[in-house]
Amino acid sequence: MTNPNRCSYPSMASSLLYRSANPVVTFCPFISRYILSQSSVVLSRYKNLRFYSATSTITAVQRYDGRVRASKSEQLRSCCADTVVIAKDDKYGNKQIISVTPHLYGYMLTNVREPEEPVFQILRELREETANMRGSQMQVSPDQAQLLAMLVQILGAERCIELGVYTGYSSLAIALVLPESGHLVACERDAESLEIAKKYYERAGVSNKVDVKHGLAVDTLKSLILNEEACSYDFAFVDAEKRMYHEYFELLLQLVRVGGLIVIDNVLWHGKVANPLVNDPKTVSIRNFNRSIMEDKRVSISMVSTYRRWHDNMPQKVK
Ligand SMILES: C[S@@+](CC[C@H](N)C(=O)[O-])C[C@H]1O[C@@H](n2cnc3c(N)ncnc32)[C@H](O)[C@@H]1O
Repeated sequence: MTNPNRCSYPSMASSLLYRSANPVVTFCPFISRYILSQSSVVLSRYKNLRFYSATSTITAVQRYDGRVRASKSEQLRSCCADTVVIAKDDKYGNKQIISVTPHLYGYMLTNVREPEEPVFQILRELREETANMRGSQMQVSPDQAQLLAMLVQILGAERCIELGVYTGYSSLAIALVLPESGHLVACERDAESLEIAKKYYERAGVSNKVDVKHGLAVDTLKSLILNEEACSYDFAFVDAEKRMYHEYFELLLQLVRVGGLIVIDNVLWHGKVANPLVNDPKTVSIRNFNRSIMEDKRVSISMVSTYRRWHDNMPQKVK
């Protein structure tokens, strides 16, 4: 299983990503398969290319960051003949920041392919089945799932790990784009939600690619290492216990090959990390984790803001 060579030098994937990602395409109608919905910059000064993701909005950061000027005005923008998008513009120094309002987010969701492509309709069905379940707000949003799937494709990933499966939305999105030989280790401690996830892997015809691990994510990662699977994974998505991020990260650094990607969810934690008045254990833990990653010379990092409050706002927009 383990290929020691994979640990010793940067892979082609890392340099390709570096070259094409500086900055990454925001929206490019000419590249039909690979469209990034958020801009990001990937620095590749180091051997390991790691990707570092956030899911809160820039708006939240602005609110708490003293350096940001107050909101200037609400602007009404007509972006095409029959679509009106209201964007709330703010300034950060001389840079303009466009916050993602529900209207703008609704527009973004119209650019998610979940409803159109038959292979992805199963994702919509899963989302709809779990919409009223306890914890459904934890599910990644359709645009985030699309981004994850695309990163897996860009990387040419075959071996992936997900920590925090819930009912399987993000893992299903990943499994659907893995090749037939692909392998996704899906870690979740809650047996009940895992049953739903398994049902959908089955229905989508991807259960042969998904290795479900019921239990604590840390235990699974340690057992993979003991099983001599170090450096054999291409991609990891972390969406489990927030206070364990540092430990997950250290274990994943052993499991993911050089040039692989580790995507970590919720690093802005609803904007709380930027508010010095918020010091609950999860916020402090994520804040400390962000700081340590920033100083960690073993990895290249990029913090990306993606919007996720779609559950409350407009699920009907993606139907
Ligand atoms: C944010 S949800 C994951 C959402 C999922 N990625 C999706 O898109 O549907 C977090 C999940 O992590 C699980 N979890 C929390 N702590 C965990 C741990 N220590 N080990 C394994 N799973 C854990 C929770 O039970 C929950 O289902």
